[in-house]
Amino acid sequence: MATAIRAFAPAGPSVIGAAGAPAGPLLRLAGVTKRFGATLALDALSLDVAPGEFLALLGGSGSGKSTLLRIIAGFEAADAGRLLLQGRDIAPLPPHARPVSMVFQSYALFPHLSVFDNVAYGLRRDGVAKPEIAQRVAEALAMVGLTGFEGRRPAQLSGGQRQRVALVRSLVKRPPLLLLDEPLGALDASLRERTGFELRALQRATGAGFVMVTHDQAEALALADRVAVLERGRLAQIGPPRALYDRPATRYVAEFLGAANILEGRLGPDGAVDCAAGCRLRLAVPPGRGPGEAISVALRPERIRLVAGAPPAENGIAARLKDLAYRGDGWMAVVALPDGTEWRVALPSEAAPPAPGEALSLAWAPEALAPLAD
Ligand SMILES: Nc1ncnc2c1ncn2[C@@H]1O[C@H](COP(=O)(O)OP(=O)(O)OP(=O)(O)O)[C@@H](O)[C@H]1O
Repeated sequence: MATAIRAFAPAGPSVIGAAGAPAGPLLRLAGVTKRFGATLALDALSLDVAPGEFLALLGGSGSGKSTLLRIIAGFEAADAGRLLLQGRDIAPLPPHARPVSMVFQSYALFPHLSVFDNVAYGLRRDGVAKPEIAQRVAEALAMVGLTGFEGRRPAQLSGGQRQRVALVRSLVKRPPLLLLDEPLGALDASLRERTGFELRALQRATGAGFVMVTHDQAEALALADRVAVLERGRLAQIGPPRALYDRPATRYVAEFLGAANILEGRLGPDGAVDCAAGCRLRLAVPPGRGPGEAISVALRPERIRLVAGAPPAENGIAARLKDLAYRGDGWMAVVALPDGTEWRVALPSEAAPPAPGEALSLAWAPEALAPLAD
């Protein structure tokens, strides 16, 4: 499908990049708050989405992702805060009047309608002329490699094909903003990855802003321009995937985005950290942190390497291999430190793996240590 994706730039006065389009964010959420009884689902949440940006909303169950998406779509009203799309307050508008489309995890296709009629549905409702509908539906289906499938019903399609119909049905109206609720959630693992690439190609080709809810951290890191991590209705951190992965701000973000070893310690007078597990850390001390203060630091398994001989006195430690899991592209090792703490260490596949019980020397670079705020 990726090769089938052609330029499909949104057109019209309300559209990104169009002459006279307002500068500034595509979507601005300011202080958005939502309560369900005693539950504070969204706690004064603020964030911007840039035109044409792919933003992933990531967070644990109940962190407020779906509520946020539903508020943007208009299925739920916020108790407080502002919701601006291209500078315009959309909070008073009902869902169908917002220049926003939504793709549901269940796809929500009409089972009794053909592929053509499913995709044409919104255009017909908007009173678009017949020849233009025919042209735009044909163009949209070609974009996802589904030319020739016009007459089929959803039940006569594979899961991946249904997902593409749901996607182009939402994009055919050329909304500046598309909301996606776990769009790949119903697909199996191999189709998920392929469809993820296609989703991103489609996003680039259309120029629409995408806001995607996902549970899957790998998917968020792989697809999004920026990832917003939600924690109990608040924004824990937002930024490009690499920045979040390498420099998580908090323990929650570090542990949510893949495996992380968390090191606890106390800052010494020379700026080094004596860590509880028995190692000595040398790192760039964050501004505002002084000697004697407790500090925690995240260290990714891929940033640790095995070294020959004794471990270095700083940024290294002795360990013993407890367990090893093969992952295709390498091994994930579980190692025990002298005090019994367990760490994860990623070992490249080229290396001969150590044997369980073997003594190891570990080392890492100062930049691999990401100080956490909590
Ligand atoms: N209609 C509702 N009535 C009562 N409580 C609700 C309602 N919708 C959501 N909540 C609560 O608000 C909080 C946020 O829910 P939300 O569905 O937004 O989380 P989520 O991050 O999407 O979770 P999940 O990943 O499990 O779908 C949860 O505590 C949830 O129980």
